[in-house]
Amino acid sequence: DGLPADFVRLREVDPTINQDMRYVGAHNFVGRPIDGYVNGECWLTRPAALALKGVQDDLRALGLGLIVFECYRPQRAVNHFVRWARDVNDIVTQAEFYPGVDKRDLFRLGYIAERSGHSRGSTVDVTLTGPGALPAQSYRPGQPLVACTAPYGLRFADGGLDLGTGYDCFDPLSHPASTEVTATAQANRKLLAEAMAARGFGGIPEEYWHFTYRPEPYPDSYFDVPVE
Ligand SMILES: C[C@@H](N)C(=O)N[C@H](C)C(=O)O
Ligand SMILES: [Zn+2]
Repeated sequence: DGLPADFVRLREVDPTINQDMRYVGAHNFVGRPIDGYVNGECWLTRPAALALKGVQDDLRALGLGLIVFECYRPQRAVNHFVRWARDVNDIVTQAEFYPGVDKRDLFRLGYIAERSGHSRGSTVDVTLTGPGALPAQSYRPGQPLVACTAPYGLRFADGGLDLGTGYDCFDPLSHPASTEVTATAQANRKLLAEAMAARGFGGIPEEYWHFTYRPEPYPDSYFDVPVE
């Protein structure tokens, strides 16, 4: 069976939202394509997609916009994360994605969930882009890794503005309330969180990029249909 009929492709609701779907490729904290992503399509419940379009419209009025990294996530992808985390000897991506945190603590500290809101279809990982953003680099497998906690001009450039750390940077510096990032990054985080909240999206204390739309159409369902 497929996803319920009220799941939509974000690009069909708003093609102006940039998409850089990280789990279909190798540039993510696992270092390889994740189970369940046949392609890099952003699927969301219709209410969440329409609300995200509203955020994009609001940001456009400020000369800004969104980049989406992750949307609906099949449970089999979450299971892949769990298997990866159990293999404590595989630390090939640590230098970029969790340079200051022990791999054994990533779930306990709230950076990855065994039952993820993403699997319910109304959760997104996003950042802000706009004038002044460094151009997006293209990722080459095997390229030297730079810590996601490094200054904006040194860490991997994803095309977004400076929000203090890179995407999926599992570190206390990624906590939205961190005062250890630059004033610019704190201001950009506030702008993103307020823009998302204005359209019904709430965040979490561990990751400035992770937001869930409420009321969720499927608050108790964890879907396991591949992303196609
Ligand atoms: C793995 C990261 N992108 C994320 O989404 N983390 C939250 C906590 C989740 O797994 O739901
Ligand atoms: Zn997330």
